[in-house]
Amino acid sequence: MAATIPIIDISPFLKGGDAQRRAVAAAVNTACSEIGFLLVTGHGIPASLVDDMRGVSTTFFARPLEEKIRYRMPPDRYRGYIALGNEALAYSLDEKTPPDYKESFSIGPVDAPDDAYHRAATPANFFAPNMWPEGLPEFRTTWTAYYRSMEGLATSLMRIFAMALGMDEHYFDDKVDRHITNFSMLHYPPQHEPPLPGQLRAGVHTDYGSLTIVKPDGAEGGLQVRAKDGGWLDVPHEPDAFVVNLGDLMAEWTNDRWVSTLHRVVNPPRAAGAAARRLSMAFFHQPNYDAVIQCLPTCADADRPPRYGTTTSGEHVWMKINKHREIERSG
Ligand SMILES: O=C(O)CCC(=O)C(=O)O
Ligand SMILES: [Fe+2]
Repeated sequence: MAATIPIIDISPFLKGGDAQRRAVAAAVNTACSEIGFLLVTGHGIPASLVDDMRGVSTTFFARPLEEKIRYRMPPDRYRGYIALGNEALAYSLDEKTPPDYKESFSIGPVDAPDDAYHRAATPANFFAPNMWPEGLPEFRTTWTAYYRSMEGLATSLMRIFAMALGMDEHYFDDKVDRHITNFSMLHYPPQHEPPLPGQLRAGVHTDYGSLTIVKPDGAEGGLQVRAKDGGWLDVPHEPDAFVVNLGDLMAEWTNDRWVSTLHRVVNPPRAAGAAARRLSMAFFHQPNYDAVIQCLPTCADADRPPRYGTTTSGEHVWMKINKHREIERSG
């Protein structure tokens, strides 16, 4: 049977009784085991917030480059603007390709309290202040509201995951309550010239954290997922849904019972290239920097001993980010 990316309504988990909640968890378990991607509906996030995000972000990306690079991302943190040509996601898997054909703007946590954990010096400055474009006050308010709503959805999804894995529903709570999630708005501009050989909008990679919540638009040249048979599946565009995919830490936690699936963003067809653009928002949910990722007890037995060493969330994400930004230092 060909793999498909299922659509799962999570409202029975959020509002229903025990049997309904378990049915959602069972459907999520199947999706995470088979393909590592799902489309989530019934999430309660208003469409108007997504529309507002698109509006204000489109305004920012339309500004001249000289202005956008005032917010250029420094090397020691994941905050601000990355211009075309400075990232290659395939580098995160040690594949050398031309840079991804995209620009982006990223923020981190918006409500970090002032305490020892959040102030601690880390190589990646996980709680560095965000940068906000000047002269666009609605950018900050809208992005902050969106980030908070994604935090809520990610917390619910991690509870569904815990139940789906046969763990206590709250198992992940204290591993993600001081998370270091980066949120990026990804803008894939028109391709006036044909892309370079091997150049994609986003090269083949897996995500680095626990899960990613993506809100793509319906533009041509979109997200594709590598199925177990080696083929590439288009992620269907469902206007009401968020795309959710697993990251590396979930594969490690589950001892590969669940998959951190390879994916990429392909170029638009050549005939459309000069006009086609794409905007996608990605909330890269990343547990607390000191969360130790170790095989869950429900995911190992005598026939399937733990396959991974232990790592921390902070170490893993910063190692991967440095790889995908290497092209910026070399170019
Ligand atoms: O553009 C998208 O929809 C997702 C891109 C992606 O997979 C990523 O940046 O990790
Ligand atoms: Fe990704």
